[in-house]
Amino acid sequence: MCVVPIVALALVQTAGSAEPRADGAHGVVAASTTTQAADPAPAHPELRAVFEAFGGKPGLDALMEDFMVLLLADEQLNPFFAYVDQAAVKKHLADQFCVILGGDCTYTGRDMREAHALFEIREAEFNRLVELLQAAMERRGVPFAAQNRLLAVLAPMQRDVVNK
Ligand code: HEM
Repeated sequence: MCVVPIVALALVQTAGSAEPRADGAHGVVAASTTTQAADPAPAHPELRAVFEAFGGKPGLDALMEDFMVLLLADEQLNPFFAYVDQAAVKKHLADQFCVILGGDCTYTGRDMREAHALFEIREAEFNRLVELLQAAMERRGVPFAAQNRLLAVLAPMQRDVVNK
Protein backbone atom coordinates (compact mmCIF):
# COMPACT_ATOMS: atom_id res chain seq x y z
CA MET A 1 0.00 0.00 0.00
CA CYS A 2 1.24 3.47 -0.74
CA VAL A 3 1.56 5.53 2.41
CA VAL A 4 1.05 9.21 1.90
CA PRO A 5 3.47 11.36 3.87
CA ILE A 6 1.78 13.52 6.44
CA VAL A 7 3.11 17.03 6.38
CA ALA A 8 3.53 18.77 9.71
CA LEU A 9 2.81 22.44 9.37
CA ALA A 10 4.17 25.24 11.51
CA LEU A 11 2.00 26.33 14.40
CA VAL A 12 -0.11 29.41 13.82
CA GLN A 13 0.62 32.19 16.26
CA THR A 14 -2.00 34.67 17.28
CA ALA A 15 -0.98 38.16 16.27
CA GLY A 16 -1.21 41.19 18.52
CA SER A 17 -4.50 43.00 18.18
CA ALA A 18 -6.03 46.35 19.08
CA GLU A 19 -9.55 44.94 19.01
CA PRO A 20 -11.61 45.10 22.22
CA ARG A 21 -11.13 41.94 24.20
CA ALA A 22 -13.91 39.40 24.37
CA ASP A 23 -13.76 39.52 28.17
CA GLY A 24 -14.65 43.20 28.14
CA ALA A 25 -11.20 44.57 29.02
CA HIS A 26 -9.84 47.35 26.82
CA GLY A 27 -6.52 48.23 25.39
CA VAL A 28 -4.02 46.58 23.12
CA VAL A 29 -3.76 42.85 23.54
CA ALA A 30 -0.13 41.85 23.50
CA ALA A 31 1.10 39.38 20.92
CA SER A 32 0.87 35.99 22.53
CA THR A 33 2.43 32.62 21.96
CA THR A 34 -0.94 30.97 22.55
CA THR A 35 -2.00 29.02 19.50
CA GLN A 36 -5.49 29.09 18.11
CA ALA A 37 -7.20 25.85 17.24
CA ALA A 38 -7.69 25.61 13.50
CA ASP A 39 -11.12 25.32 11.89
CA PRO A 40 -12.07 21.64 12.34
CA ALA A 41 -13.98 21.57 9.08
CA PRO A 42 -12.49 24.02 6.58
CA ALA A 43 -14.69 23.83 3.47
CA HIS A 44 -13.04 23.17 0.13
CA PRO A 45 -15.73 23.75 -2.53
CA GLU A 46 -13.17 22.88 -5.19
CA LEU A 47 -13.17 19.31 -3.82
CA ARG A 48 -16.83 18.70 -4.72
CA ALA A 49 -15.81 16.14 -7.36
CA VAL A 50 -13.87 14.30 -4.66
CA PHE A 51 -17.02 14.32 -2.50
CA GLU A 52 -18.88 12.65 -5.38
CA ALA A 53 -16.07 10.10 -5.76
CA PHE A 54 -16.66 9.12 -2.12
CA GLY A 55 -20.32 8.49 -2.93
CA GLY A 56 -21.55 11.71 -1.34
CA LYS A 57 -22.83 11.72 2.24
CA PRO A 58 -24.14 8.11 2.11
CA GLY A 59 -20.67 7.02 0.96
CA LEU A 60 -19.03 8.87 3.85
CA ASP A 61 -21.47 7.36 6.37
CA ALA A 62 -20.67 3.88 5.03
CA LEU A 63 -16.95 4.67 5.09
CA MET A 64 -17.11 5.56 8.77
CA GLU A 65 -18.84 2.26 9.58
CA ASP A 66 -15.91 0.38 8.00
CA PHE A 67 -13.35 2.74 9.51
CA MET A 68 -14.65 2.23 13.05
CA VAL A 69 -14.57 -1.56 12.61
CA LEU A 70 -10.90 -1.30 11.63
CA LEU A 71 -10.10 1.10 14.49
CA LEU A 72 -11.66 -1.23 17.06
CA ALA A 73 -9.92 -4.29 15.61
CA ASP A 74 -6.53 -2.59 15.77
CA GLU A 75 -4.34 -3.37 18.77
CA GLN A 76 -2.73 0.08 18.75
CA LEU A 77 -5.89 2.16 18.33
CA ASN A 78 -8.55 0.07 20.05
CA PRO A 79 -7.72 1.58 23.48
CA PHE A 80 -8.62 5.04 22.15
CA PHE A 81 -11.95 4.16 20.59
CA ALA A 82 -13.28 1.27 22.67
CA TYR A 83 -14.74 3.42 25.43
CA VAL A 84 -16.02 6.50 23.60
CA ASP A 85 -19.41 7.19 21.99
CA GLN A 86 -18.60 5.49 18.71
CA ALA A 87 -21.86 6.51 17.04
CA ALA A 88 -21.11 10.18 17.79
CA VAL A 89 -17.56 9.88 16.50
CA LYS A 90 -18.75 8.25 13.25
CA LYS A 91 -21.42 10.90 12.74
CA HIS A 92 -19.05 13.77 13.46
CA LEU A 93 -16.35 12.33 11.20
CA ALA A 94 -18.79 11.87 8.31
CA ASP A 95 -20.13 15.42 8.78
CA GLN A 96 -16.62 16.84 9.07
CA PHE A 97 -15.38 15.11 5.91
CA CYS A 98 -18.58 16.12 4.11
CA VAL A 99 -18.04 19.81 4.92
CA ILE A 100 -14.34 19.61 4.06
CA LEU A 101 -15.15 18.07 0.66
CA GLY A 102 -17.64 20.81 -0.21
CA GLY A 103 -20.77 18.84 0.64
CA ASP A 104 -23.93 20.38 2.04
CA CYS A 105 -23.51 19.32 5.67
CA THR A 106 -22.95 20.92 9.05
CA TYR A 107 -20.24 19.87 11.47
CA THR A 108 -21.47 20.06 15.06
CA GLY A 109 -18.55 18.36 16.82
CA ARG A 110 -15.77 19.95 18.85
CA ASP A 111 -12.64 21.51 17.42
CA MET A 112 -9.78 19.06 16.93
CA ARG A 113 -7.67 20.15 19.87
CA GLU A 114 -10.56 19.96 22.29
CA ALA A 115 -11.88 16.65 20.94
CA HIS A 116 -8.50 14.97 21.45
CA ALA A 117 -7.32 16.75 24.59
CA LEU A 118 -8.28 13.91 26.96
CA PHE A 119 -6.00 11.52 25.11
CA GLU A 120 -2.24 11.32 24.71
CA ILE A 121 -1.78 10.96 20.97
CA ARG A 122 1.61 10.43 19.37
CA GLU A 123 2.66 10.83 15.76
CA ALA A 124 2.89 7.03 15.40
CA GLU A 125 -0.77 6.74 16.36
CA PHE A 126 -1.75 9.49 13.97
CA ASN A 127 0.07 7.66 11.16
CA ARG A 128 -1.62 4.38 12.10
CA LEU A 129 -5.04 6.04 11.99
CA VAL A 130 -4.25 7.39 8.52
CA GLU A 131 -3.24 3.88 7.39
CA LEU A 132 -6.54 2.48 8.62
CA LEU A 133 -8.47 5.29 6.92
CA GLN A 134 -6.64 4.42 3.71
CA ALA A 135 -7.57 0.75 4.18
CA ALA A 136 -11.23 1.70 4.72
CA MET A 137 -11.23 3.89 1.61
CA GLU A 138 -9.59 1.08 -0.37
CA ARG A 139 -12.28 -1.37 0.79
CA ARG A 140 -14.99 1.00 -0.37
CA GLY A 141 -13.33 1.41 -3.75
CA VAL A 142 -12.62 5.13 -3.39
CA PRO A 143 -10.31 6.04 -6.29
CA PHE A 144 -6.70 6.52 -5.21
CA ALA A 145 -6.54 10.13 -6.42
CA ALA A 146 -9.64 11.02 -4.38
CA GLN A 147 -8.13 9.33 -1.30
CA ASN A 148 -5.04 11.47 -1.62
CA ARG A 149 -6.98 14.71 -2.06
CA LEU A 150 -8.77 14.06 1.22
CA LEU A 151 -5.59 13.03 3.05
CA ALA A 152 -3.86 16.20 1.88
CA VAL A 153 -6.46 18.40 3.58
CA LEU A 154 -6.46 16.27 6.74
CA ALA A 155 -2.67 16.38 7.08
CA PRO A 156 -2.44 19.85 8.66
CA MET A 157 -4.82 18.72 11.41
CA GLN A 158 -1.96 16.69 12.83
CA ARG A 159 -0.79 19.75 14.75
CA ASP A 160 -4.08 19.89 16.67
CA VAL A 161 -4.47 16.13 17.20
CA VAL A 162 -0.95 15.02 18.14
CA ASN A 163 -0.31 16.29 21.65
CA LYS A 164 2.35 13.97 23.09
C1 HEM B 1 -6.69 13.94 10.84
C2 HEM B 1 -6.88 13.12 11.85
C3 HEM B 1 -8.11 13.11 12.71
C4 HEM B 1 -9.34 13.70 12.49
C5 HEM B 1 -9.78 14.49 11.29
C6 HEM B 1 -10.16 13.37 13.63
C7 HEM B 1 -11.47 13.78 13.78
C8 HEM B 1 -12.23 13.52 14.88
C9 HEM B 1 -13.59 13.99 15.06
C10 HEM B 1 -14.39 14.81 14.06
C11 HEM B 1 -14.02 13.54 16.26
C12 HEM B 1 -15.40 13.77 16.89
C13 HEM B 1 -15.36 15.00 17.77
C14 HEM B 1 -16.60 15.19 18.58
O1 HEM B 1 -17.36 14.22 18.74
O2 HEM B 1 -16.86 16.31 19.08
C15 HEM B 1 -12.93 12.77 16.83
C16 HEM B 1 -13.01 12.15 18.05
C17 HEM B 1 -12.04 11.29 18.52
N1 HEM B 1 -10.82 11.05 17.97
FE1 HEM B 1 -10.10 11.87 16.30
N2 HEM B 1 -9.44 12.61 14.52
C18 HEM B 1 -8.19 12.43 13.99
C19 HEM B 1 -7.16 11.70 14.56
C20 HEM B 1 -7.26 10.97 15.70
C21 HEM B 1 -6.19 10.13 16.24
C22 HEM B 1 -4.79 9.99 15.62
C23 HEM B 1 -6.69 9.54 17.36
C24 HEM B 1 -6.03 8.58 18.30
C25 HEM B 1 -5.13 7.71 17.93
C26 HEM B 1 -8.06 10.01 17.53
C27 HEM B 1 -8.89 9.64 18.55
C28 HEM B 1 -10.16 10.14 18.75
C29 HEM B 1 -11.01 9.74 19.86
C30 HEM B 1 -10.68 8.72 20.93
C31 HEM B 1 -12.20 10.48 19.72
C32 HEM B 1 -13.43 10.45 20.64
C33 HEM B 1 -13.31 11.55 21.66
C34 HEM B 1 -14.46 11.56 22.64
O3 HEM B 1 -15.56 11.12 22.30
O4 HEM B 1 -14.25 12.07 23.75
N3 HEM B 1 -8.36 10.87 16.50
N4 HEM B 1 -11.87 12.79 15.98
